[in-house]
Amino acid sequence: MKNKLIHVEHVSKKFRNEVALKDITFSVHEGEIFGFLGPSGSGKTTTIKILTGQLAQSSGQAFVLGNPVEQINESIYEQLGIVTDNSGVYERLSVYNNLVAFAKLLNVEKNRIDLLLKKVGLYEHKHKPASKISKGMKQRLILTRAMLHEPKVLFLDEPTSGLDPVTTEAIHELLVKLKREGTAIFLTTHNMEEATKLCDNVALLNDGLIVEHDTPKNLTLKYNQDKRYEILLRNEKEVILSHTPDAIQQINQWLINDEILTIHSCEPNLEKVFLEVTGRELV
Ligand SMILES: Nc1ncnc2c1ncn2[C@@H]1O[C@H](COP(=O)(O)OP(=O)(O)OP(=O)(O)O)[C@@H](O)[C@H]1O
Repeated sequence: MKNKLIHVEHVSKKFRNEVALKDITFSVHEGEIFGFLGPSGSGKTTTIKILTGQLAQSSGQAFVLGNPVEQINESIYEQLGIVTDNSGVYERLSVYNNLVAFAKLLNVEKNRIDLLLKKVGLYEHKHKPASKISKGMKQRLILTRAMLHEPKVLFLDEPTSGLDPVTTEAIHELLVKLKREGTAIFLTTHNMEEATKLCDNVALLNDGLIVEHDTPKNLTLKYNQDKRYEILLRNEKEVILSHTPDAIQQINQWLINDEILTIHSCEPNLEKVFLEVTGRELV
């Protein structure tokens, strides 16, 4: 059984007039990418803040690397990587020196810096001051810094929002590599395609409540009530058929006659699942 690197049990968080998290429970194991999905204001950042010791929960218990979050200290921080909106960089230092400063603190070999810079497409910008790089580049720099020391647990708040598809793909590759090496990755995203592709498990969060929690595949199958098939025939006709005895007979006949060019089942994507569970869009 893999180790639970994050464990959250019945955690609630109340701000003065508002309940931001309502009795949430989940775990993230080593080598797992866990997606925490919810619309704006649903409690994603609050959860990351609690798990990184920046905010105290009102009730319940949470553990990171086996330690209660109330006891997170420097030695635990060294095993975490955190990317959030307020992760800053040294504006006056170059991209490269930002990473050197961090590498020194955490005893990381310098040659890993160039390797990662190449991966995230920042290598040719390494001598630019951080104050002069674009927002997307800064985001990549922050992400690189969070991955530099191969943390055991990585918290990523919307890591690829606003990035181009090529960089997004490069970052996904890096995340999968870290996962294979055993890192537990806690990822918040609005991007359902990203979640489906990367996450082993996802929790859907609505108004501070986890309304679903499973693998992306199980969720899309669970909400695939009206089974349908999208078929392209040799005569270039496209048809969508529901899963009825008549339709199955028809499909069989087409298969026997070799009349089908393509056939796809039409499960809902995570976005549709979210809409069905909560009645609201994931924006
Ligand atoms: N410091 C605070 N004081 C009072 N209310 C807060 C505070 N921080 C968050 N909240 C409230 O808690 C709820 C959850 O906020 P949170 O930032 O966790 O949402 P989120 O899911 O991360 O949203 P987004 O996707 O927009 O970043 C919101 O209603 C927010 O207004």
